[in-house]
Amino acid sequence: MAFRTARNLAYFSNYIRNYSTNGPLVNVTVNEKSGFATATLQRPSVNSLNLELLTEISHTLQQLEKNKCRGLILTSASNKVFSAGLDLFELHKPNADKIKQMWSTLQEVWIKLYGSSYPTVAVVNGHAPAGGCMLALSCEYRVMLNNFIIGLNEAQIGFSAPMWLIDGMRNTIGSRQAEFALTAGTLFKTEEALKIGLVDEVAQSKEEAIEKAEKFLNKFAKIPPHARSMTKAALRGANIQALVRNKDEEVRSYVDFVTDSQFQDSLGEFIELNLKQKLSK
Ligand SMILES: CC/C=C\C/C=C\CCCC/C=C/C(=O)SCCNC(=O)CCNC(=O)[C@H](O)C(C)(C)COP(=O)(O)OP(=O)(O)OC[C@H]1O[C@@H](n2cnc3c(N)ncnc32)[C@H](O)[C@@H]1OP(=O)(O)O
Repeated sequence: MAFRTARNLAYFSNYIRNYSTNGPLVNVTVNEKSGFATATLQRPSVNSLNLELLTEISHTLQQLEKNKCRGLILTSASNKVFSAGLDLFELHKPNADKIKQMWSTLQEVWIKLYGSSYPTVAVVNGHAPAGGCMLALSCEYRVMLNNFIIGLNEAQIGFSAPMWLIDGMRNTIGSRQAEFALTAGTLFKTEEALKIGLVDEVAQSKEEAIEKAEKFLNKFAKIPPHARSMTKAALRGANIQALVRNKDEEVRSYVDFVTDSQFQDSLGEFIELNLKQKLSK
């Protein structure tokens, strides 16, 4: 088992430190006492998910799995935005090869995070629309700070969330609430998200949120890790397998969908209406 000896722990911590120096978009630190890793997203200014950030998240998750991480806290370096979701500027008039890779890496991130063997908590210390909500949903527990928004607003932008993300929402808040939320593309304020179970706890500060996250992770201290991860796999495996089977087909439909002129027009309108930065004409 990982971290059985101080030497193992020291090795892992050094390894992670070395790794984090190579990853400017995701900073990883390990609490040497608890063995919990904190991965902090730090792509300025809103952690929008472009290919580079998604690739780094995916590599981080792979390394944590390989090193038998004891628990992960996923959070943001920004005190306003957890993640603004997919980088909308990179979806506008895109290079087909790049968005193909982007979608495939997004699927990998979901598979690795939703299916991780170790326990995971999102400390949602800022807004989390769309892909930001996706990252939070793929964790096992969510602690959110007050006065932010979270939800899957894809319908408002002009598309449907993919099946695996719908599954994640349904498994978290139930079918009825998921149908209401997804068809309207609702973004929930923190307190509303707590009421429907989209987040598990509310905190007043990041420090308090980290404490709550660690308390959740500590619940598993006496549970044999293999029993915990087998149970998680039994609960989440069917959804993950469904995506694995359909991965390539979904990438093809996504690229067709995003490169279509109708989608490009509605994305252009969404950006002009909702984002401060505008498109260059
Ligand atoms: C088979 C499948 C086929 C088809 C399916 C197709 C697609 C399914 C995709 C499903 C999965 C995920 C989808 C997504 O993630 S889409 C992204 C949706 N994101 C949003 O709607 C968020 C938009 N942003 C906001 O609402 C606000 O910016 C936010 C996050 C609440 C923060 O607000 P605020 O603090 O006021 O900050 P600003 O608005 O001033 O923004 C600061 C800065 O960031 C830029 N920005 C914001 N969001 C994005 C983004 N998503 N991408 C790129 N850039 C973003 C913004 O323009 C500002 O830039 P500036 O240069 O002015 O600083």
